[in-house]
Amino acid sequence: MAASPSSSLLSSRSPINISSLRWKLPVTLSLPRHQCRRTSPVFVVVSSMDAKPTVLVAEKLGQAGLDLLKDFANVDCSYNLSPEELCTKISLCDALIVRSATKVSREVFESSGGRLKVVGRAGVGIDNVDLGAATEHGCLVVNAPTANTVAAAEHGIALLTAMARNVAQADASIKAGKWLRNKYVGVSLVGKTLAVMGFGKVGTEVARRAKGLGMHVIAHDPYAPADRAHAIGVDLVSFDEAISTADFLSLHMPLTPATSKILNDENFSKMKKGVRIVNVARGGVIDEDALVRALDAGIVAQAALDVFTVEPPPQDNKLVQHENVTVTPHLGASTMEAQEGVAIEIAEAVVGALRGELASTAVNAPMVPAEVLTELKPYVTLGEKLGRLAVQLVAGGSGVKSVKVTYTSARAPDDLDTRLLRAMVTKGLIEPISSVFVNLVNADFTAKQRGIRITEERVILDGSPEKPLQSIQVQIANVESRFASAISESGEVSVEGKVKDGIPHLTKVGAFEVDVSLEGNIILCRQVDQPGMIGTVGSILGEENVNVSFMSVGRTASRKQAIMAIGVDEQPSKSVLKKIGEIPAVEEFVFLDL
Ligand SMILES: NC(=O)c1ccc[n+]([C@@H]2O[C@H](COP(=O)([O-])OP(=O)(O)OC[C@H]3O[C@@H](n4cnc5c(N)ncnc54)[C@H](O)[C@@H]3O)[C@@H](O)[C@H]2O)c1
Ligand SMILES: O=C(O)[C@H](O)COP(=O)(O)O
Repeated sequence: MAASPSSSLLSSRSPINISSLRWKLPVTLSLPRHQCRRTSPVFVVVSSMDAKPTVLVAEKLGQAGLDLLKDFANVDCSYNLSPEELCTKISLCDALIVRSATKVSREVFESSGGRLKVVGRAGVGIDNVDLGAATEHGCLVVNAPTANTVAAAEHGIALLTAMARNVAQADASIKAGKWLRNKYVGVSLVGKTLAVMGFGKVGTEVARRAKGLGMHVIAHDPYAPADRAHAIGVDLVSFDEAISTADFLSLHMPLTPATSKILNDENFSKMKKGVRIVNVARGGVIDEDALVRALDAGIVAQAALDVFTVEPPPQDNKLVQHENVTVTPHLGASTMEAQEGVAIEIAEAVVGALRGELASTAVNAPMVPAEVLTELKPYVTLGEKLGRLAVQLVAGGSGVKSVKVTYTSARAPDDLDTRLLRAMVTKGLIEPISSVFVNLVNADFTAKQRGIRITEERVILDGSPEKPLQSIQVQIANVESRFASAISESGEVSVEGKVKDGIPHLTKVGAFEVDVSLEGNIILCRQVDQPGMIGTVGSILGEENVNVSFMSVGRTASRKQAIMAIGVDEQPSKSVLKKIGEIPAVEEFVFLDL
């Protein structure tokens, strides 16, 4: 019997082969392999009647990225859409690519009717994307986190130096016919203390460059490792120490609820009088009204801002008009090089995600390395099928609330990533009983939303850790079963499986050992163990042309109770199932759709 291709978090029902993914309907993928960064599956592929998916590019993207997208998808470049226009268009799109100006709100996901599978943010900040709504809708969000780092850092340094030497103001005055050499005396950078607020990619590059300018650099970042800072001669300090000792502050943290308006009246009052501030992060990390007050009070001598709470800021914005403020229109990422890089980075991520690969820049899904995924492939299928079997064994009206997944393995707990397996078990549990599409992105959310508590247990076995797993067991507690024999001694509906020669097998139902490969569909019969049962059931199925792929009998003791598992390629008719039920030795039976 041929090995079943891996099952899928990609489309709601149909099996896929993870290593060579194809659309649900036969189409040819035209993306040259060399153009695609090899990553592992992300499980959000589109199932479409159209041969090519549609990607809406809602903001200007570099040509190299567009070319890459066009090799694979229908690309609709529609810039400056109103929120209403975006909501209307989105129902026709499988992926959306934006920069920072487009708000990808909950309404966008709701309007997509489930078709939108990937949002690509061509840049770093994802504060314009409603990540919660994306996750709820099973939509993967990917970003391009590295290609504009240097551009942003260089712009930060440009603003720092321009501000210190009044370059913008002096330029404007000379163009206005003035020659004001005394007015625009600046301040020196060398020997001054720069506090880098947010020591991530951009912050680190700013710090490196500022060291080159002879500045004393400190940094504040609650999550950055101190050794990374020390490696470039930067001390990590507390927030208060950073803001109170700095001559210059440069902001490089993301906009989150914790960083929103983090520079406010209270914190400005703790700063050195005459401090200078650069912001190439997000406008929202500064309380802009408080900054105006701090500028007017002379606490802040100057500010240089690339980003604003509202973009573009209103014409009469007091900061923009302030003579001690230098502004640029969110240009941090806007170099030719960065835009080409970002475009390629996001196009590859979006195409990869649409192909079903696990994007390495996924923002709202666990990232599972390719090698881990290859190894887990048959167990991923096993997990989903065990989930499907277990839930179908539950009697109607019981309500699945508590599920336990037990993994037995000789591997150390740190050496086995179970997030993918848990997601697949969840998919198997939920999809047969609902119309919800479950994937790696929304599995945990969907389970929680449906009130299903999924716990995991690891049983460490002696032996070779070469195989990632020995077995997976799925147990559903506090339910009745349609097949009483599926209830284990401890009272749960219980199924267990193993991977044998790369093929998932069902190895235990309730207390009964069985051994059937998990392909096609399964009929489980409990019967009085006696000769001739296999033949009797086989001939009933044969009469109706139902092909039997395997049969296996597990019994408690000779001539006592036995469970027969019969694999069938087709779904038997009701009358066939009735005939099986009428065999005198059959005590109970159930048909399970895999
Ligand atoms: N102006 C632009 O065009 C432009 C370009 C690129 C990046 N950005 C913005 O710059 C920021 C940094 O980008 P990045 O690529 O370095 O991101 P990053 O994720 O590499 O770094 C962000 C750092 O901020 C830290 N951080 C989180 N909360 C913090 C807090 N409360 N206080 C201090 N630090 C905190 C994180 O630990 C992380 O190290 C983002 O907001 C991004 O959107 C702007
Ligand atoms: O977060 C980012 O990557 C920058 O703010 C760049 O935004 P942009 O793509 O709108 O230039």
